[in-house]
Amino acid sequence: MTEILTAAQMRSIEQAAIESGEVTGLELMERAGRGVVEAVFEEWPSYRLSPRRAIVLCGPGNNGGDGYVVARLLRDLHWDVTVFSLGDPEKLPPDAKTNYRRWLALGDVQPLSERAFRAAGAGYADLYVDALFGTGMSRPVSGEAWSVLTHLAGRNGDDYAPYIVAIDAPSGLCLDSGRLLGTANGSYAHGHNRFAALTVTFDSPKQGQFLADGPGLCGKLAVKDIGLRKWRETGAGRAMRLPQTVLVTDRSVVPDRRHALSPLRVPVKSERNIHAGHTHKFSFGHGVIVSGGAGRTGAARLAARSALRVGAGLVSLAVPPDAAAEVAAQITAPMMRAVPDAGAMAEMLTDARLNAICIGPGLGLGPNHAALVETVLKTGRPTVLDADALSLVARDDQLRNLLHQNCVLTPHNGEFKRLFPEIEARLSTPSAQSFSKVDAVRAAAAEAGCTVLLKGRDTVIATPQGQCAIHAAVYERAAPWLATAGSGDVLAGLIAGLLAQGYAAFEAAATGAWLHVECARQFGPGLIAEDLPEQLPGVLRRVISGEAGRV
Ligand SMILES: NC(=O)C1=CN([C@@H]2O[C@H](COP(=O)(O)OP(=O)(O)OC[C@H]3O[C@@H](n4cnc5c(N)ncnc54)[C@H](OP(=O)(O)O)[C@@H]3O)[C@@H](O)[C@H]2O)[C@@H](O)CC1
Ligand SMILES: Nc1ncnc2c1ncn2[C@@H]1O[C@H](COP(=O)(O)OP(=O)(O)O)[C@@H](O)[C@H]1O
Ligand SMILES: [K+]
Repeated sequence: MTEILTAAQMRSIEQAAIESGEVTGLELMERAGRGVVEAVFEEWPSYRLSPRRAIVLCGPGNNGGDGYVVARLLRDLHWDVTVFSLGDPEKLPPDAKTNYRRWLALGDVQPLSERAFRAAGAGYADLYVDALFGTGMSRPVSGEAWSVLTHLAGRNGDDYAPYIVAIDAPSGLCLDSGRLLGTANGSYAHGHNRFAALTVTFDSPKQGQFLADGPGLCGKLAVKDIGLRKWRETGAGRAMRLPQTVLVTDRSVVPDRRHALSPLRVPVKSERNIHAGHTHKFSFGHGVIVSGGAGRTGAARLAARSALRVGAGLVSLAVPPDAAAEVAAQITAPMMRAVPDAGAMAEMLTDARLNAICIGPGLGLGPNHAALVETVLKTGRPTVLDADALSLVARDDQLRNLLHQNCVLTPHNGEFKRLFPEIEARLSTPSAQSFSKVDAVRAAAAEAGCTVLLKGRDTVIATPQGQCAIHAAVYERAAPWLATAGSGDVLAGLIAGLLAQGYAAFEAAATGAWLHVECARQFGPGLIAEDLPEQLPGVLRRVISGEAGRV
């Protein structure tokens, strides 16, 4: 399981390690610098073969300290290294100052300015090390740092990105929210979606490297161990730490005995389950997908097929009579039941074997649809609310009050804004820069009293208790072609299918998000929503054999 940290959590872990007396700040800084050099050689293997030229930009804090270590280590390898410093190096914090002094024995330091940077033959280096600001970045970048970063981001037409390694973050990126803090002049990388080729971070990934603009600006991400695991795992500094946020990765889905605390489980009809005595279709649950009327049934049909493919034993579509012919003509495996109104829905749900429900895709926004949502919520059964069901809940406090802990809300940004306008306002207010999507979804889940999954390239899932997971389709798991009409309906169906098999709400949402992207990756560009459920057999086969992620 990969924990993902805020900047404050990282600082508290580091502080606990240093206070324990088992490691010094200077040792940590040395390991960090070594980690960066190691990652550079892994990214650019040819740099190992012969010394090159590097320009290192060092900031006024410990991120700058890491930069001085990198400069020294490269010089030890006979590189030609030019170092610029922002601010007076004599005012650096102690460990950074020690490394500044060590560097001075090998070379000089020039004050950072755009003019000096360009005069130093800036265009002719093989590597640019951005060590200006990391976890301590506290306000928008301005002055000479802004000018140089803007230049590096390509304002003058140069393309530095393929040669930039950022330590912890492209400087100016908020490691909590993933936003690039802007200034009156705008953010320095405005209009650019890449700043560095590689970002090297320590111990664990940070939220901002997965949320919002972070992944694009970071380029690639390398996480280097600097020996802090013990303090992280024992919850050092917990007092100031929020509940854990985990990154949904292949490892959290594939069974792995070493990760007993993994929040996710292997789907579904594996031999293990069958040996455990689950041999009948009802052992895998019976999902109900509520369909919209004639001409709007496609969304529910997609969800139904996804729920079945992910392993629900049975799936029934609850269909208004006017749409029955349309649905019947287009389905085979899912069953269908005519449900004219809320009374008929209540009647259908008296069957206790119908153990998970999906309502909202293609539903409609009329009073009869609100009554259907009300009926479903009153059963207390595990339920995915998506699309129109979310809009209905957003405008009706009575419905909202019926939400319960077995519900999963799956809004996109627009639906989230309708449901949680105040939280969304904080998220989109530039002044609340460190208020992140993680904070927003946690707050939303607490307010709604159920699991909330806020969709996007960076999908965030949280429970009212504060449990949180980020599932980001970025870096090696990017799947931009998933942004296609109907793909949200598939996600809702996947989650419902997992709920039917007994997954808890949070597990179902996180596993559903992972499978959704895995299906998109397996298919590749050209994907349309119908293709997604058809990828599930291959994806599940790899999950069950423990080979997931090797697309
Ligand atoms: N944590 C760990 O485990 C380890 C951490 N390590 C490294 O330390 C880094 C964290 O170091 P850090 O705390 O000193 O913060 P850092 O990012 O250098 O910035 C603080 C300085 O920048 C200044 N400043 C901020 N924003 C500014 C702005 N916009 N414009 C101008 N100035 C601005 C700020 O000034 P102040 O806000 O105090 O006025 C302060 O002087 C971390 O990213 C990693 O690289 C590793 O060595 C070992 C393990
Ligand atoms: N760039 C992206 N990379 C990966 N997934 C994405 C990206 N953009 C959107 N998605 C996913 O695509 C789905 C779109 O769902 P939604 O907005 O409900 O659309 P629709 O209503 O058309 O189905 C969500 O699961 C979302 O997380
Ligand atoms: K940096």
